[in-house]
Amino acid sequence: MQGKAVIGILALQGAFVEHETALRKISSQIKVCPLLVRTLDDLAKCDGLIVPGGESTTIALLANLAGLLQPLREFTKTKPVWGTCAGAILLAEAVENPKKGGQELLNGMTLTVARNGWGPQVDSFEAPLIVEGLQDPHNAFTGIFIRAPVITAINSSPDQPPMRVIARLPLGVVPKSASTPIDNEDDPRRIVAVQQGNHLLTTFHPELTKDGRFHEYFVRMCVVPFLSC
Ligand SMILES: NC(=O)CC[C@H](N)C(=O)O
Repeated sequence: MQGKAVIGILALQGAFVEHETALRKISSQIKVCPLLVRTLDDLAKCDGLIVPGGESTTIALLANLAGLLQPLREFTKTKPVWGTCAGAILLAEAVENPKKGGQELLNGMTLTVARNGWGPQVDSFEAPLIVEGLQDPHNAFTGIFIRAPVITAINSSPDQPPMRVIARLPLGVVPKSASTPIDNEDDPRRIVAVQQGNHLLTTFHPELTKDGRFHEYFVRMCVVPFLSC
């Protein structure tokens, strides 16, 4: 890569335009070129890929129809991929409660999620998150959770890079909609942002804020793989 990073955004359904807008606002020494990905040719141009929030079953269905599902899995094996919300579900290796008919996954990170883990749309909430590795890390990042998945297990895998938890929900703001109370510091449901090798997962929507620090973080991952490991 010579001073230019092509960051793809899977543009089949969901909040892909918001990611594109956020990437366009990044000022860095590297020229960031966002690319909406709908075809194999688009995917082949990307140095990294964002899988946006939306509806995970619909995104998987449309990817399958576009002949992109298997190529996306291959891409995920070697390239940086960031999944937000529905995209986080797709990036996981297992879903506890798939929709009837099943859920295709990209199998990029060794963790298990539960869809809609904090309840329906009306239980959407915001939480101040301290995120390790962001610029100005003591300045909380506003996590916006909309029918967000919950991480229910981090699965060990000796042949995969270590799982690095970079943000947890503060205990005080765990939503009332949690199926059982979260009073244990180590409850995996508190984990809301995690990096494993060149994969990044956020169960919330950084693209819906004006704060570009997560997009900068991912661009850094694409430019210098494993920089922040
Ligand atoms: N905001 C979102 O991306 C919601 C994700 C949605 N609940 C799903 O299962 O795909």
